[in-house]
This record gives sequence, structure tokens and C-alpha cells, in this order.
Amino acid sequence: MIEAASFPVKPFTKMVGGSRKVHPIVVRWTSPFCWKMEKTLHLMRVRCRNTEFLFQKNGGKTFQFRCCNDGKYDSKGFDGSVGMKKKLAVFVSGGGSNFRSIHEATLQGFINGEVTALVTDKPGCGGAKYAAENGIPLLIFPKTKSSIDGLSQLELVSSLRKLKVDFVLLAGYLKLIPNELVRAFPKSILNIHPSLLPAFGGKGFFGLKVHQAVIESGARYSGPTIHYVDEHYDTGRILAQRTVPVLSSDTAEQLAKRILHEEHQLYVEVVAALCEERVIWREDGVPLIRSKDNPNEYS
Ligand SMILES: Nc1nc2c(c(=O)[nH]1)N[C@@H](CN(C=O)c1ccc(C(=O)N[C@@H](CCC(=O)O)C(=O)O)cc1)CN2
Ligand SMILES: NCC(=O)N[C@@H]1O[C@H](COP(=O)([O-])[O-])[C@@H](O)[C@H]1O
Repeated sequence: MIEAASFPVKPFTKMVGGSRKVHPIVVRWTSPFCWKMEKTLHLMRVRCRNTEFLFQKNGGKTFQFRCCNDGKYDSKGFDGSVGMKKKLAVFVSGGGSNFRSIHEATLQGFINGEVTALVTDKPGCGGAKYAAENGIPLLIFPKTKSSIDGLSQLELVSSLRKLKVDFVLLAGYLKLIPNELVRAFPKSILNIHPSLLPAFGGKGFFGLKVHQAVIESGARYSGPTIHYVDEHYDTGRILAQRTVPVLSSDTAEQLAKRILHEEHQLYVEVVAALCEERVIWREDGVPLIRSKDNPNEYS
């Protein structure tokens, strides 16, 4: 549901020529899966009978709305004109809430991409169940004695190539990504980790163990990190972080819940930037994200 607009809502019944004036429009996305995004976009309005089209001036997305009288719009979603949708493979080992957030954001049009495969080492996990319910192809990796239908490293790379995957997104995947895959997808594999790397990362640091270590250290802040994946656990180039306060009374579960909420929004924003090719690499090798609203701003 996309709601609210900053320009006056007037019902209109006849074709009106396109307005070339650009309006700052507050556009809010709320997904059924509780994440909320709000952005002020500078859009042109074109009225056509009882439908209002909002265009991003730079030839970006086209937003199609049915005009209502109460200041809200029903979105028919985007017919994205920002170029071909990027193909995403998501790797999960557990509940898959980050996977769900990303998938929903692709359905809402917030991410100019589509999830073309779910890869997991745990075929019975929550992420695998969600994939099955949503018709997303499931790949098992790695091949083990208990997962005989699992793929080998070369089979996994070949499968992702056949699916024309552009980006690989790790979201609670608990196995080491092999060098073959890292090299096959240079600057195209991201991971989300629930601490402010480089602190509290590396082998043995996953799930509640991360939050327990943060609490025991006395750190006053923690938060999610999204980074590129290299051959080692959690040592790749950092792309985005958010800070979350650590309360003196926090249990690992309470801190995990607070950080997970930020993860859902941060990963969606970062993947949206990735799919709109707004990630650039500074001369010293640090990746930056170009702001959607102000092309001169980077973070
Ligand atoms: N090549 C890479 N592979 C993976 C990375 C990475 O940065 N580079 N990130 C991890 C995700 N992760 C932290 O964000 C992480 C996951 C798991 C472990 C870990 O210690 N795993 C245990 C096995 C756990 C299990 O099987 O239940 C281990 O290796 O002994 C550390 C960090 C995903 N892959
Ligand atoms: N080191 C890896 C690690 O700990 N990843 C963490 O696993 C959780 C997965 O949750 P989800 O399955 O609900 O997205 C997330 O908090 C993610 O940061």
C-alpha cells in the first residue's frame, strides 16, 4: 500500500495534459511484513481520467496511482522503467525474515529486482518454507551425507549462472561461501551480520552468540552491518551500517529483536540501491551508496 502524497488531492474526470512541474511527494511503503519505508521523491504528475501517474523526472520508475479523496492513493505498483530487473539469489539457514523483507520489497516494486532462487543448507528451515509457499526455486548447498540432493560448488555456480543471477544475498546463511563462488561473483555477494563489524565477527559469531558477546563486552552500541563477501567470514568491504543502543537490561534475545528490525529496513534499502546501480567504489576501495534523492550525496 503506498499512501500519502504532499500535493492536494483533487478528483479529476477528464484527461489533463501532463504537468511538467516536479512535486516533492512523500511516498510511504508499508509491507504486510511490518517493515515501513518512507521517502520523499521528486515526481512529475500526469493525470489521465481517474488515474494519476507519477514519473520520476530522471526517467526512473513510473508510479501508477488510483486517485482517492482522502489524501491516500491505491498503488497499482510500479511498472518500473529503471531498466531490467536484477536477478537475486538469497542464501538462508534459518527463519528467513530478512529474505521475506527483501522478497516483499521486490513485489512492492521498492527493489527493482526479483528473487530467482533460495539457497539453503537446511531444507526444512523457515526460509525454505516461505520460498515453497511463494514459488521460489530452492537449491540445497552444500552437498552433505544428510543432503544427498545438495549441489557441489561447481554445480551451484553453474545453477546460478543458468538462472542469470546478478547478485547473491546472504541472510542468516551459516556456512562458509567457497572461493569458487566468491570468485564467480566479484563485488556481487553481500552478507548481513548483526554487529558493527569488524567487532564481534568471524568464525563462531552467528545468531544469539553475537549479541551475547556484545552484551558481555559492555558495548553501549551495536547494530547491523552489510558487507561484501570475500573468502573469509565477515572480513569483506563494509557497505552499510546502522547503530542500535545496547540497554543495560538487555538479554541477547531483546537485543537481537531490536537489531533485526533495523536489518529488515537496512537490507531492503541497500539491495534497492544495488539494483539501481547506485553503489560506487571509492579510489581506496571503499564502496559507497549514492543517495536516491540527491545524486551528490553518498553514504
Ligand atoms: N566466504 C564467506 N562466507 C560467509 C560469510 C562471509 O563473510 N564470507 N558470512 C557468513 C555469515 N556469518 C556472519 O555474518 C557467519 C556465519 C557462520 C559462522 C560460523 O562460525 N559458522 C560455523 C558453522 C555454524 C553451523 O553450521 O551451524 C562454522 O563455520 O564453524 C560465522 C559467520 C556466511 N558465509
Ligand atoms: N553471522 C551471521 C548471522 O548471525 N546472521 C544473522 O542471522 C539472523 C538471520 O535472521 P533471519 O533468518 O530472520 O533473516 C540475522 O540477524 C542475521 O544478521
